[in-house]
Amino acid sequence: MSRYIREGDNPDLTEERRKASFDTEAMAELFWGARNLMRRREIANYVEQHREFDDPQPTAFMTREELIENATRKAVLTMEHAEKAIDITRDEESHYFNALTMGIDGNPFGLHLVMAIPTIMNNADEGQQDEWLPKALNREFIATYAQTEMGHGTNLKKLETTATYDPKTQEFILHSPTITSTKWWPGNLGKSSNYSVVMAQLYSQGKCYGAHPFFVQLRDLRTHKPLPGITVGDIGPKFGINTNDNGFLRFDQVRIPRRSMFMKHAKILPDGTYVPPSHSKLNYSAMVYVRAAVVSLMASHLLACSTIAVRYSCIRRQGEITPGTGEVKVLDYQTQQYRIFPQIARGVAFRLSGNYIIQLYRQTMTDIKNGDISAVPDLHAISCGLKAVTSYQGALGLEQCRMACGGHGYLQASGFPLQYTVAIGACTYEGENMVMLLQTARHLIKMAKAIRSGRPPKPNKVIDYLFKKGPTKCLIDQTYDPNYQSVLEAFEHLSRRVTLEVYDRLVQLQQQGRSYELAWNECAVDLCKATRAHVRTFLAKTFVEEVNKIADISLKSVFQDLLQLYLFYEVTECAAGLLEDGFMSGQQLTYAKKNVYDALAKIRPNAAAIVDSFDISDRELQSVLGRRDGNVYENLLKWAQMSPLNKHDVLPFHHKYLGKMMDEARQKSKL
Ligand SMILES: CCCCCCCC/C=C\CCCCCCCCCCC/C=C/C(=O)SCCNC(=O)CCNC(=O)[C@H](O)C(C)(C)COP(=O)(O)OP(=O)(O)OC[C@H]1O[C@@H](n2cnc3c(N)ncnc32)[C@H](O)[C@@H]1OP(=O)(O)O
Ligand SMILES: Cc1cc2nc3c(=O)[nH]c(=O)nc-3n(C[C@H](O)[C@H](O)[C@H](O)COP(=O)(O)OP(=O)(O)OC[C@H]3O[C@@H](n4cnc5c(N)ncnc54)[C@H](O)[C@@H]3O)c2cc1C
Repeated sequence: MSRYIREGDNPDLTEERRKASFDTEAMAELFWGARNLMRRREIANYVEQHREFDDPQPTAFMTREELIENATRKAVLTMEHAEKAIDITRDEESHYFNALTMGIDGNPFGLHLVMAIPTIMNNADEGQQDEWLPKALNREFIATYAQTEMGHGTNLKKLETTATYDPKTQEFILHSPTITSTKWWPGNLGKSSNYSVVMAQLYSQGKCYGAHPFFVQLRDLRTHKPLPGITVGDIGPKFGINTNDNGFLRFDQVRIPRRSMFMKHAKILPDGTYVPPSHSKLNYSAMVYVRAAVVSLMASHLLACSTIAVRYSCIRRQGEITPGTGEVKVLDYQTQQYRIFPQIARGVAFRLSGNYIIQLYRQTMTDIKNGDISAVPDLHAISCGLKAVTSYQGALGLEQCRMACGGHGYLQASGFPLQYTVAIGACTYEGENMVMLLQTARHLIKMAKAIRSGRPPKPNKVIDYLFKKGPTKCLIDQTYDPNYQSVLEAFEHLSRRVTLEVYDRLVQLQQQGRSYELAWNECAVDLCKATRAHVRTFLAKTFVEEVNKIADISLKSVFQDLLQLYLFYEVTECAAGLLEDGFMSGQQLTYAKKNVYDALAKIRPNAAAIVDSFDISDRELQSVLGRRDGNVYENLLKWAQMSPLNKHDVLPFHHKYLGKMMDEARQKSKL
C-alpha cells in the first residue's frame, strides 16, 4: 500500500492512490535513486523533529521585516544543524536540507552559497583560495555577487564601476562614477552581506581591460556598518522573492589591495602589467553554474505545482460529465488533464536534462582546472538555451497549474504565488531570456556555417544531428514506436531547417550590404526560434534515452506514458514549423493530437500516485490545496482565520471611515 495513504485522509484522494498501476515507493526510488531517496527521508525526519525550523505563522501573513528576520533565524539554525543533518559535501543533500528549512523565497546565504563560493572556487588563485575559501565555508563572512548595475545588466562590456590600479600603493581604487553605475539587484547585498564579488572595469597603465571580478569587504566585521566610501542598502519590495534583501551599492574612491582581484585566470602584476586569461569568459563561471542549475530548479517548481494541482483536482468535485451520475472530480475533465499533465511531463524532462547539464558543468570545471578549456563554448551554448527555454516554459506551466485550481488557486494559501514569483525571476536573472536564446543561436550559426562549407566540427553529442541528413518527410504514423524515432527526427528536421534558413538569410542580408550586426538584428526572432528548436530536440532526446534505461516494466510503462505526452505535446506546440515546409502533413498532426489525448487518458488513473512519487513534502509545498492528506476545505478555513485582519472583529479604523460614511448616509436618508 502507498505510504501516502493514511487514516483520516480525504477519501477521494485515497481512492486515487489505491488505483495506481505501480508501486509509488518503487517509482520514487527510480526518480530520486535509492540512496538519495533514503537520505531525503532521513533529512525530512530530522527537520520534522526540530520544531525550531517551523515558521511561527504562515509566511504569507508576515511583513517584509518579519520575513527577513524569520529567514535569517532559520538560516543560522540551518548552518548550525547542517553537519548533523546532512553530508555537506553532497550538493543534493544541501539543496534539499536548505529547501526544507529555509524555503524557496530567499535566505541570507543564498548568493553566498550559489555564486560567491563558486566564484572563489573557480576564479581565485591558490593563495586567494587558501585565504578566502575556509572562511567562506566556515561562515566567517557572508558574501554576494554584485555585477548588475542600474544602467547595465545584459551588456557587461558597458558596466561603469571602475577598478583603477595604482602601482604606487599596489591598490585598486573602486569607484561608481555615475548614478547608473550603482550596483543594483545583487541578492543579500542590501542588509545581510559583508563581502561581495564585485564586477568592475579594470584599468591599469591607462588602459581598460574590461569587466573583472574583485573580492571586496563592504561592512565592518564587528559593527556591520558600511565601510568608509561605501553606500549600500535594500532596493525595496519586488514582484516576489521578498525574503531576499536584493541591494544597491556605490563606491566612492574605495581602495582595496591588489590581491583583491580574482587572479586565477587574469592577473595584474605589482607594476601594473596585465596578464590575460586563457579564455576571456572564464570569469563568468558562476553565471554558467546558476544557468545550469535553473534547469533543475524549474523541474522542482513544475513538479511541486503539478503536485498541488493534481491533488486538489482529485478532491474538488464540480459539475457532471454524464447528467444524473453525480459531480465528478475535476481531474476527470479532459481539459483539466490537458492543463496539468503536460506540466508533469515537462517537469520530468527538465529534471533529466538538469542532471545532465549540472554534470557537464562539473566536468568542464574539472577540465578547466586541468588546463583544458575546449568544452567551455559548448557548455555556455547549451546552458544558455536550456535556461531560457525551461524558465519560460516553467513560468507558463505554473500559471496553468494555478488556473487549474480555480478561485482557490489565486489564494496565497494555494502555494502558487510563492512558487510563481520565485520561478519567473529565472526568466530574467542570470541573463535575460531573449539574450540567452541569442547566445545559443551564435553557436548554432557557427554550426550552420560549418554545414554549408562541408566542414563539420569534431563530434559533439548535443550538436551532431545538425550534420546528419534526416528523412525528407515526417514518418509519424499510427504505429507504436517505443523509441519515438519519427518524432525525434521531426524535431531534428525542424531545428536543422530553421537554423540553416536563418543562416542563409543572414548571409543574404550581408550580401545585400548589411553589416553582420544589422543582419543579425533583422534575423533575431528566427534566431531565437532556432534555439528553441535545438533545445526541444535536446530535451526530447535526453528524455527518450533515460526512459530506455529503465528496467522495471510497470515503472517504465508510466514513464512511457509521460514521454508519449511530452513528445506529442511538443509536436503540437511546434506544428506550425513542421507544417510550414510540408515536412509533416495535416493527417500526421491529427495522429500527434490523438497521441496526446490517449496519453492523458493513460496518465489519468495514475496521476495522484505519480505526483506522490516525486516525494515532495507538505513542508516544501507550503500549500493548503496540495496537502498530502487532501483535507483542503477545513484547512482553508483554519488558514483564513489566521489572517492578521481577523485579530479584530471590527477593524480599529472602521468607524473612522466606512462606519462613519454609512452612519451619515443613513442619517441623510432619514431626513
Ligand atoms: C545532480 C543535481 C544537483 C543539484 C543541482 C541543482 C539543483 C537545483 C537546486 C538548487 C540549486 C541552487 C542554485 C539555484 C540558484 C537559484 C538562486 C537564484 C539566484 C539568482 C542570482 C542571480 C544572479 C545574477 O543574475 S548575476 C548577473 C547575471 N548577469 C548576466 O547573466 C548578464 C548576461 N550577460 C552576459 O552574460 C554577457 O554579457 C553576454 C553573454 C550577453 C555577452 O557577453 P560579452 O562579454 O558581451 O561577450 P561578447 O563579446 O558578446 O561575446 C564574446 C564571446 O564569448 C561568448 N561568451 C559569453 N559568455 C560566455 C560564457 N559565460 N562562457 C563562454 N563563452 C561566453 C559569446 O557567446 C561570444 O562567443 P562567440 O564565439 O564570439 O560567438
Ligand atoms: C530576482 C533577481 C535576482 C537578481 N540577482 C542578481 C544578483 O544576485 N547579482 C547581480 O549582479 N544581478 C542580479 N540580478 C540582475 C539580473 O542579472 C539582470 O536584471 C539580468 O541579467 C537582465 O539584465 P537587465 O536588467 O540589464 O535587462 P535588460 O538588458 O535591460 O533587458 C531589457 C530588455 O532588453 C532586451 N535586450 C537587452 N539586450 C539585448 C540584446 N543584446 N539583444 C536583444 N534584446 C536585448 C531584453 O531581452 C529585455 O527584453 C537579479 C535580477 C533579478 C530579477
